[in-house]
Amino acid sequence: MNYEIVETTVRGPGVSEDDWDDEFRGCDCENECSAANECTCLISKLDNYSENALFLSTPQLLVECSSNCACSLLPTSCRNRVVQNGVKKNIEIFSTSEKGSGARACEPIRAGEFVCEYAGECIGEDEVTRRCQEFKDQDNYTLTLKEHFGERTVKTFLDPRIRGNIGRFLNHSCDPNCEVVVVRLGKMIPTAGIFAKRDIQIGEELCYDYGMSGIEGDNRKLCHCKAATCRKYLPMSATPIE
Ligand SMILES: C[S@@+](CC[C@H](N)C(=O)[O-])C[C@H]1O[C@@H](n2cnc3c(N)ncnc32)[C@H](O)[C@@H]1O
Repeated sequence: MNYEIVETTVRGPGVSEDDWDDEFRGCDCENECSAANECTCLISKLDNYSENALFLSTPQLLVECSSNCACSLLPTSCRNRVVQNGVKKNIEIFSTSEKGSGARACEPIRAGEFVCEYAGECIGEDEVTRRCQEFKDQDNYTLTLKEHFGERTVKTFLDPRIRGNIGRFLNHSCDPNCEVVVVRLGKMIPTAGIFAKRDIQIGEELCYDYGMSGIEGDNRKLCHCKAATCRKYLPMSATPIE
């Protein structure tokens, strides 16, 4: 469990400074940033978050307001900042019986509440492949965000193995209580926010679905999520960058 703690995603090997620094323009809102007030950061013209910061599903890009926005001078009027405010819920790391370490709730979490970022290094394809070789007998931490823009699929790789936060301890479940949401914190390069999919009780393990498996067969790790709908194996991609 030797890793450096970072509060948010950082630029890692294989991601250029230019790509990393590419930012959205920012809004000119003088009043609350909301769809009703036509905040330009709300790309889909729908609110990303409710007035009490609950995630509302968004069909396109979820862009939070940033230091480029006029509202950064009036931060209390901006309700379009959740992931960037960091972890607010009390969650802890614990030892599970069959999945290594995990994370669990120390207080109730409501459906739609932000749990934590999946913070880590944003790395390039070659580095994903290299790390996969180097750490091949160990837990896998790389989260691949896949976004579809027309015919084009853009992948972003987040790896909290070396630098990360508590998000790296969330295990997989085939019937999860959390979900990963692709969020842009004013930058073109996305980050991953983990939100509660349903109400979560104190002591419940926090899990999300690692995704569909790219390969079939028995040559995969067994899933120990114990859900009634368990798919038996942990999702596994055909290649490290799938
Ligand atoms: C992102 S890490 C999660 C934290 C990890 N358990 C630890 O101790 O650091 C992913 C790894 O956890 C284990 N894991 C996660 N969910 C699991 C599950 N449902 N069943 C079995 N192992 C699981 C697998 O070894 C997987 O490669």
